[in-house]
Amino acid sequence: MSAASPGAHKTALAIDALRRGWPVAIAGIDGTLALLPIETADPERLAGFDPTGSAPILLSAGRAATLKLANQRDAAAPDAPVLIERAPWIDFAMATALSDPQFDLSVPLKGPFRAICLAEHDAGAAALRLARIGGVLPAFCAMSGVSAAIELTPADIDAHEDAARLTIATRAHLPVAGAENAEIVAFRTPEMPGEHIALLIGAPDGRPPLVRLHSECLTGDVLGSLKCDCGPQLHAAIEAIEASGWGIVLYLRQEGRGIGLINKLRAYALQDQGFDTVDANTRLGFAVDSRNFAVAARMLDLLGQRSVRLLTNNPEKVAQLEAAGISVAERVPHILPANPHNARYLATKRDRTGHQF
Ligand SMILES: Nc1nc2c(ncn2[C@@H]2O[C@H](COP(=O)(O)OP(=O)(O)OP(=O)(O)O)[C@@H](O)[C@H]2O)c(=O)[nH]1
Ligand SMILES: [Zn+2]
Repeated sequence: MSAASPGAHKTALAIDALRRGWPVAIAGIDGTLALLPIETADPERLAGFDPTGSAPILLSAGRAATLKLANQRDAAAPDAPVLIERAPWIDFAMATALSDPQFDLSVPLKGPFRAICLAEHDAGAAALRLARIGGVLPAFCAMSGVSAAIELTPADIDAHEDAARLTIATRAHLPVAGAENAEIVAFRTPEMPGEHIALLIGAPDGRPPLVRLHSECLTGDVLGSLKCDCGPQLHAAIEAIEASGWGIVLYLRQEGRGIGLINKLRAYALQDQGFDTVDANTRLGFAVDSRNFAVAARMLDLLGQRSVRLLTNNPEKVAQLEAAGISVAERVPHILPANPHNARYLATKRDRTGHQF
């Protein structure tokens, strides 16, 4: 077990609060913001949080650009969160329409909206990060200089996300289809809700292991979704590792490239409207890829592997592992045949996210 961390503990409480629609306060270097998550709140809670109805709405820069408020972003910090002035007609329903792109086509946003200066950049950016980690929409009603029952700092979120706090919880023999001689190893921190998993296949033979970093994809891994290539990539990785003699699949709980299942499914709904995977994430207010592969480096370290052959088409995985001190002796391409449902997704990976095909 890794040592208790008061900061990680507070962050876990804050994530729980966001999911229940309770306010949190974040104290950054340039001030404190009390924040009510729009997605999980309701009109009564909003009125209780902000009785005068004057607290502005905090959105990400990407969401602001989608709402055509890009010209109101801070030119010196175009990726900084945006604060929308709370005009009298921005009630809970309008705040929801500002937050949730599923309403973009059905709710004409009347405006005019006015962005106001966000003094508490540090707290605002941390709030958007916390929303992503908690799997809720990155949009809040925000009040300056006010506290809340749960108060945390950006450093507390760093502590929660610190890969160094990961430890091995247990391990067991696990024969799987495609690799009968396999062992499963489970990792966690005291606060994290999901467990990362390593599947060790075959026996070490002195060469760097063939390694696959697989990010969780419930739709692809479990349901056999044809919209992506995750399921076939997972099974092909097990087969390739078995054939190579030995190696490791790291199954990382980074559903939806780190935005969580519900937000990924929201992105799918936007893809149904014609947006690609990149634009769908931006319209939701998230980065295109929120994953941090330092967690994979930590897992390899705990397994005693400092040099790997990496099965991937994604140069970012190579770069992040190297940056975290794992040597990538070779990148091994991991390309599976396209189907009619995922051809555009794969083309977007090639054309917009730097994957090598
Ligand atoms: N947000 C979002 N996530 C997606 C989407 N499609 C798949 N994912 C997630 O993407 C992750 C898989 O990552 P990919 O980008 O497909 O592949 P990669 O792992 O980066 O690269 P390779 O190693 O080359 O396969 C999983 O967590 C999936 O849940 C999508 O449309 N939107
Ligand atoms: Zn997938």
